[in-house]
Formats: sequence, C-alpha cells, structure tokens
Amino acid sequence: MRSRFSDSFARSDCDFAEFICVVAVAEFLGCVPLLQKLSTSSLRKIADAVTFQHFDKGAYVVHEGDVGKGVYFIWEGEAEVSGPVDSEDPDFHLSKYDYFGHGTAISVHAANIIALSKLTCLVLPHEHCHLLQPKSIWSSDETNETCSLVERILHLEPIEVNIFQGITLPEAPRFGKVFGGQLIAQAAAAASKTVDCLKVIHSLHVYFLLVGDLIMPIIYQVHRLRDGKNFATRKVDAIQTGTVIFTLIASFQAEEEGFEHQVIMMPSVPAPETLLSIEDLRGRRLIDPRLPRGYRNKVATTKFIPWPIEIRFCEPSNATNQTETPPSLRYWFKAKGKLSEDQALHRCVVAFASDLIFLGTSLNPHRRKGLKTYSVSLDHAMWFHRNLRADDWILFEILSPIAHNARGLVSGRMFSRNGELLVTLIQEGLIRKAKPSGSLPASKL
Ligand SMILES: CCCCCCCC/C=C\CCCCCCCC(=O)SCCNC(=O)CCNC(=O)[C@H](O)C(C)(C)COP(=O)(O)OP(=O)(O)OC[C@H]1O[C@@H](n2cnc3c(N)ncnc32)[C@H](O)[C@@H]1OP(=O)(O)O
Repeated sequence: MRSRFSDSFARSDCDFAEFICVVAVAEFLGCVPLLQKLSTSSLRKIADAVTFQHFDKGAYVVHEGDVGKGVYFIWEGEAEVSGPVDSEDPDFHLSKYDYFGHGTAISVHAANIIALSKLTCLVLPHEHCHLLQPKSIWSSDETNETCSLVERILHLEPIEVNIFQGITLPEAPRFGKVFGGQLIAQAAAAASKTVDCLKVIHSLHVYFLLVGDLIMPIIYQVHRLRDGKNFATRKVDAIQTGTVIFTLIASFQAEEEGFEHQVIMMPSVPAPETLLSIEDLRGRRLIDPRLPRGYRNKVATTKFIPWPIEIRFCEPSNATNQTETPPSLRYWFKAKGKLSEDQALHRCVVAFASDLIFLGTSLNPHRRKGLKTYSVSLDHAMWFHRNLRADDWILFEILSPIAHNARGLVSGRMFSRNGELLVTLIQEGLIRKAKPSGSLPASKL
C-alpha cells in the first residue's frame, strides 16, 4: 500500500483509514533518527514514496548478494542481521525505527536480514533515496549556500539523535554576545527537527541563563518530554563548554479545526512601502543637523552589519537612544530574501526577529543625554496563533507596561497585513545603568 501523503491532504473526501495511515507514516518518520536532519518537504516526499512490506516470522527480508531495492525502515516487529556478523550482539538486532538497505547507489546486500517476528517495513525505493541526502535542514531543493541569510543563521548540524550544533555566523546580528533571538530560533529549530512534520510549534518559553560566547559552537540538546496524539512537548538546552547557557520548552500541535474569535484589532498604521528602512533612516540621520553631533559621529563610526531582517518603523522620529520617548513602539518587519516553504522555519525566523527590537522599548521613558544602559533579555514567551509567512510584512506592536526592580516587561502582538493576529509575545529583561566598566555584556564561560 502506498502512503499517498500529499494526495490525502489535498483531497477533502479522502477515506478516513487512508488519512490515519498518512498521519501514522508522518509520525513514524518523525521518530527515525536518520531523518532528523531532513527538511519538512523532504519528509513529505519520503512519506509519499514509501511502500509497506510485510514478512512472516523466519522470512528473509533481504538475502546477502541480492541487488538492493532501497532503504527499509522497520515499522513494527524485530529482525536480525545474520551472516558474517555475530547476531547475539544487540547492535545486530533490529527493531522499530531501525533502518538498513542501500541508498542511491544500486549494489548488493552485504548480509541476510531475517524477520524474528511478524515484521512490517516501510521501503523507500532507490529512485527516491536521493531524498535522504539533505541539502539544508529547511529545504529539499535549496542548498545552505543558496538560501537566505537568516535561513543560514538558523542552519543546524545534526550531531547525533536529539543533538544539534549551531554556530554564530560572522554576518549574523551580534551585540557583543550571542544574540538572544538566535538562541531562541536555533533551539526552536532543533526541537522542530525531532517532532513529526504534521505538528508545528505553537508556544515556547525560554530562559537566558548566561551570556553566550560568539566564537564557540552551541550544542542544542533536545529532550523529548512527551509525544501525544495531537501535541508534542520538547525541552532544549543550549550548551557551551558543558554549561547550559539557555533553556527552552516548546509545545507542538497538529492542525485542528476549532472555535474562532479575535477581539484585538490591528492598529491603523502606514503601509510598509511608504516607510523608510533602518538603513535609509540611518543614512538620513548621519547628515541630519537637528541631531547631536556626538550621536551622529557615533553612528558614523560604529560598524554597521545589515540585519537579515528588514525593519520599517511606523512612526519614525528624531528620537535617539538619548531621548525620552513613550514605552511603546510599532514597526513592520520581514526576512530579507525568500524563505523555503516550511512553516517551522517561518516561525523560527519570527522568533529570531522578535528579540531584535523588543526589550529596548522598556528603556524608552528613561533615556537621557549621556545615559549608558546595560540590558539583556531574561526570559521570552511566544504563542503562535496561526500559520504565517516571515518573508512577508508583519506588524509588531510593542508596549512596556512596567519597569521595576531593574526589570523591564515588554508585551507584543504581531499582525499579518490583513489584520490577523499571528503571535502574542512577552519578555522580561534586566535593565540597568551600565557600570563604568562598559555596557557590552561579556560571556562568563
Ligand atoms: C539609526 C536608525 C535607527 C536604528 C534603530 C535601531 C535600534 C536598535 C538597535 C540595536 C538593538 C539591539 C538590540 C539587541 C537586543 C539583543 C537582546 C539580546 O540578545 S540579550 C542576550 C540574551 N540574554 C542574555 O544573554 C542574558 C544571559 N543571562 C545573564 O547574563 C545572567 O543570567 C544575568 C546577568 C541576567 C544574571 O546573572 P547574575 O545573577 O550573575 O547577575 P549579576 O551579578 O547582576 O551580573 C552578572 C554579570 O552581568 C554583567 N552586568 C550586570 N549588570 C551590569 C551593568 N549594570 N553594567 C555592565 N555589566 C553588567 C556583568 O558582567 C556582571 O558580572 P560582574 O558583576 O561584572 O562580575
């Protein structure tokens, strides 16, 4: 029987048994360690291409010397590798989620595989085995070199089951430390790679424990807290030199029809096309005689690495980081370039962007001439209400209701262009006057 993944999702009249089978195949593939490095699109194509094969106890699944048909994934039952190897060794007993066979190169099997019980395998035929060669974790077509910068920043190397490695690219936004948005998004990406492709992240809660080191790679260790029918929960620790610097808990949910309401309305703001980009604003500020010369000199001499996220403020003003302003802000943002078609990626990109200009809003009413501040995010929570595109304009509306005890709170809402509430966010951050030693946080690792 073919799994017919995409057909079943496209057809509303699909037979229930077939739909259950499609879901089961997607969930199964999400648990196969070999596949955690693949993009959602590759997984969907694999789910479409696999066929079921059943074997009785004692039957040969493959014979040593036979030409291989492709890669076998054990769906149910047990098998053993017999032949030149010692089958007493548990490594040569195969069970659910194990795999064997031949990938793209057609060659003969090196050993016999014999069913130890009733056995069911999913078989991915040779002609589709190229899908097992990942180009990028986000796309079956684009390579890591050809995709957008933010997609490259969020690329992770799978190290082993549940463990991924991320790095801080030289061209990634960095503020003298690992950018909090990078940690949130890379950790959310690692969690997403361990959840079947039918479930998508709907909420996340993180704590920033230590300032991350820019040079060292970051290890993301995923803990599979729970896999339910419709929900899955993951905890991810980000680790440098054996120390946990950051932790995330995220929940994933399969699509489901339900009650609908939206009381919050999108504020009325100018369209993004009518507004200036940060780069344009910066260029104008450099030569604006109404701004203090010291500020303009600072802007002119500070190395400016363009962000991978385009930002357009809805109410551009002459305010600087030395001018008191209300504790609120509204801007449009979107990823620069086109992103691969993967809802997990789009949500991770929004998580990345959400920490760029957020906490700073809580400092707005306290800004003064000559004031130097030290601020770092402490925790961050996001609820994704619906599917979104991070490469199309999203309105971010921010309010800081309170600052007290050296902590500023910011809450935010993100809307699509047509007014749909996409995301609700809350963050608390440490906000202090900078010690004379400096305002850039240093890693204590
Ligand atoms: C021109 C056009 C317009 C353009 C407009 C553009 C506008 C926007 C422009 C630019 C936007 C940029 C936006 C960037 C946003 C980025 C946000 C982030 O990415 S934040 C990174 C993630 N968060 C963390 O990494 C925290 C990690 N957690 C911690 O560090 C700890 O848990 C901490 C500090 C929260 C608590 O640790 P403990 O209990 O040990 O705290 P204690 O003892 O108070 O301080 C520890 C150390 O923190 C530094 N520190 C603390 N307070 C400081 C202060 N007042 N001044 C300087 N350093 C301080 C010092 O190094 C201190 O260590 P010592 O005491 O010196 O040994």
